Amino acid sequence: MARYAQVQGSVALITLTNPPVNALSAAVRLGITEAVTRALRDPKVKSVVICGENGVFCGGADIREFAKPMTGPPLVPMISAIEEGDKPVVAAIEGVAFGGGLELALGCHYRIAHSKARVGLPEVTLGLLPAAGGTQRLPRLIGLAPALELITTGRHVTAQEALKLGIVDKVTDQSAQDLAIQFAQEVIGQPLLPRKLSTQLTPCPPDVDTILDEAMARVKQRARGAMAPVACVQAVRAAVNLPYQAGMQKEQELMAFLFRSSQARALQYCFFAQRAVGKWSLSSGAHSGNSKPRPVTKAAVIGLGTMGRGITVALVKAGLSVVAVETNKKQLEMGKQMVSAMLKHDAQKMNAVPRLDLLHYTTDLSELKNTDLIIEAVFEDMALKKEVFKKLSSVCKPDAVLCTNTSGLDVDELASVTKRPELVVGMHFFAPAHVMKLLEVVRGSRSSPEVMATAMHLGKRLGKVSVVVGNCSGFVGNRMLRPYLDQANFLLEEGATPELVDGALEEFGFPMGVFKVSDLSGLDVGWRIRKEAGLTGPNVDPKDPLRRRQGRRYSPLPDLVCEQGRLGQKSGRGWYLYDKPGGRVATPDPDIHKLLEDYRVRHGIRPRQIGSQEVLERCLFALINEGFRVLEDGMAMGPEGIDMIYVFGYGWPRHRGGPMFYAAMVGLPRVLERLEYYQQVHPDVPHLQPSSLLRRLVVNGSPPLDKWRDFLQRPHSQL
Ligand SMILES: CC(C)(COP(=O)(O)OP(=O)(O)OC[C@H]1O[C@@H](n2cnc3c(N)ncnc32)[C@H](O)[C@@H]1OP(=O)(O)O)[C@@H](O)C(=O)NCCC(=O)NCCSC(=O)/C=C/CCCCCCCCCCCCC(=O)O
Repeated sequence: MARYAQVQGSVALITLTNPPVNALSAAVRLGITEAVTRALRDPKVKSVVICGENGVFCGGADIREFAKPMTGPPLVPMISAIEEGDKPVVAAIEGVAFGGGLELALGCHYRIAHSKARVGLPEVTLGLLPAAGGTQRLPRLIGLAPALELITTGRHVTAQEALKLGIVDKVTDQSAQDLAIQFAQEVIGQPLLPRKLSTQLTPCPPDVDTILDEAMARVKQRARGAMAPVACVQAVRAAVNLPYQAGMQKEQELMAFLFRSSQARALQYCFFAQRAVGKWSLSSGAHSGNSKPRPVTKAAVIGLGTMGRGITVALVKAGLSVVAVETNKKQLEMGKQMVSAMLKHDAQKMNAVPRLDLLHYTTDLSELKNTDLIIEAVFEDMALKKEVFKKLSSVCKPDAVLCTNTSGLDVDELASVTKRPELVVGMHFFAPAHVMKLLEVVRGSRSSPEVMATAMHLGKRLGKVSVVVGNCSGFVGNRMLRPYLDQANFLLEEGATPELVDGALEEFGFPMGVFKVSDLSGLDVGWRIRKEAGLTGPNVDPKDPLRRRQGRRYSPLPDLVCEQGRLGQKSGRGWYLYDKPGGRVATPDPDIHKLLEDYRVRHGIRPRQIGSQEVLERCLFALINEGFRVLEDGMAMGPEGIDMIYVFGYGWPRHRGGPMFYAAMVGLPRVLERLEYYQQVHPDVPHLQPSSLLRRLVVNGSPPLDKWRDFLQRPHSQL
C-alpha cells in the first residue's frame, strides 16, 4: 500500500498506492510507517519524497474504516515520526491533499504542489475535525484567521491560493514528483528545525481573543446545531493558548467526542449516499454502468420564466450551447436581460468572461431542429405542456431527447403526445435552478435506459446531485412535502402560531421553517394547485364541510390567508409581516394571530399548548411515513435517494442525514409508536396511518437502513 524506491542515488521515494484516492487505510498507514522507518535508518538515504499513485496525493483517512474498530498504526505518531526525523521530507502533491492527506503533508518539512492540485481539511463536513495534528499545525503555518476559516468550513483551496497562504512552498505546471525529487536533493543539509511545525508558535495578532470569539459566534450562527464547527474553533484556540503537546491532547479529546456522535455518522452517511445515488439502476437491469448517455452539445430551454432562466444559466455555465425559446416577446426580452445579468454576475465572481456567445434567443420553436436535448420549462399546466410536447415532437430531430421540468405532473401523459415516448424524461430542477444542487430525474414508464443515462450525465455536468425517481404525483420531494405542510396547518388550527412551528423546525436545523418558506415561495402557488385539485374555490364538492375535503381532514387556513391578499414576501404580508413588498425579514404579525383566534372560535376549537416535540413529531414523522410509502411504491431506488433529495432540495439539516436516516437514528419502533398515537388522535388524517413497510421493518427487528430494500414487497420498482 506504499511503494518504496531509492531514486537519484540518495532520495527515498515513498508512493501511496490505494486507488482511487490513496485513502489512508490501515494498510497504507502501515506501509508509510515501514517505509519512513526504512528511509530514516538507511545511511545512503539523505532525503525523502512522499507522493501518491495515479496523480492523486491523498484523499485523507479512509472514511469507511470509521465505522469499524481501528486497526493498524495510528496517524498521529506516524506523522510525528516523519516530522521528528533528521532527514528532509518533501510532499509532492498532485490531484488532492485532503484531510489526513494534508495533515500528512503538514508533517513533511516541505510541500510542492502541481498547479491543478487542491488542498483542504474537509473533516468538518464529515462531523469531525482534523485530528491528525491539522488543528495544531495549520495555524502555526499560516496564522490564526486563515486557518480558522479553512478548518471550520472545510473549503478546498487551489494550489495557487495554497501558495499565497503559505501552505505549499512551490507550485509547478510540470510533474510535482520530479520537482520534489530535485528539491529534496537541494535541501539536504539545511536546518530542519524551522520546518518542523510542531516546534513553532502560532503567529498571534494582538486581537487574538476577538478573532476567536468572532469565529465562534460565526460558526454557531451558521452551524444550525452542527457540533463539529464549534469543536474546530475550540481546537484552534488550543493551538494559540497551549503548547503543541497540550494542544494535541485537546484535539484528541474533541475528536473522541465527535467521532462517535450521531452527527458524524449522519454526515459520513451523506458522503456515501451522495455518491451512491449517481449509481442508478432500473428494474429492467439497465444501470449506470451499462447504459451510455447520448452526446449533448446543443440544448434548448422552452420558457423563460424563473425556472427557465435558471436552467439556461446552468446549461451555459456547463459550456453547452443553448437555444432559449420564449413565445411571448416581452417575456423573451426580460428573460434575456436577466439571464445575461446572472451570467455576468457569476463570471465576475470567478474572474472569468461570461459565455454569452453560447446563447441564442428565439420565439420560434422551429429553430430547434438541430438541438440534442430540450428542456421544457413552461407554466405548470398540463394542457399547455402537452401542446409544447406535440410541437417539439414534430420539429425536433427524431433522436432529440425531450425533457420536462414539471414539478409533479404526469410524465407519461406528456410522453403520450409525442412520437418518441422512449426519449421523454423528467428533469425536475429546484429554484433557483442555477444554484440549487438537486435534480430529480423522473423515469416515465417508457423512458429508455439511454435517455436516463443522458439526463443523469447532464445533471453531473451541471454539478447537480441527480436522483432517479418514479413518475408519481409530486415525484418524491413534493409528494413527501404534502403531509408535512398539512400537519403544519393543522397545528395552527389546534393552537400553534407560525413562529412556534417555524421555531421548532429551525431549532431542528432547517434554515427556515415551513411558513417562512411558504412566504418566500409565494402562497398563491399552493393556492392555485389546491384550486385545481378541487380542494378550494368553485370546484369544491358542495357536500364537503369546510374542514373536510375528499374524505379527509382539510385546513382552509392557507386559503383564508390568500383571500386577504397576503401572498407572502412579494406582497409584504403572508404568514408573517415584512417591512415592504419583497422584504426579507419576517416578523410575527398580530393580524395573523387574530385571524387564527377568530378561526378557532368560529369552528369551536379550544386552543391548546403545543410544544416543539409535537411539532417535530407530527411534521417530520408524517413526512417520513410518506417516504416509506415512496419506497413501498417503488418510486425511489432506496432511502439514500430520498435523503439526498431532502438534504439538497429541501434544506433538511445534513448533520441529521436526511429523513430516512433520521428515522433510523430515532428508532423505527419509536416512529411507528408516535404515528400510531397521532393517528388515533386524528383518525381523519390518512397520512398518519403508518406505512406497511415501516410496520414490516419494525416487526423484523428494525434492520439497518442499507437492508431495507430486502423488505420491499415485489414486484416493487417503478423505475
Ligand atoms: C475529491 C475526492 C478525493 C475525489 O473525488 P472524485 O474524483 O469525484 O471521486 P469520488 O466519486 O468522490 O470518489 C471515488 C471513490 O473513492 C471513495 N472515497 C473518496 N474519498 C475517500 C476517503 N477519504 N475514504 C474512503 N473512500 C473514499 C468514494 O466513496 C468513491 O468510492 P465509490 O466509487 O463510490 O465506491 C473526493 O472523493 C473527496 O472529496 N473525498 C473525501 C475527502 C475527505 O473528506 N477527506 C477527509 C477524510 S477524514 C480525515 O482525513 C480525517 C483525518 C483525521 C484522522 C483522525 C484519525 C482518526 C482518529 C480516531 C479518533 C478516535 C476516537 C475514538 C473514540 C472512541 O474510542 O470511541
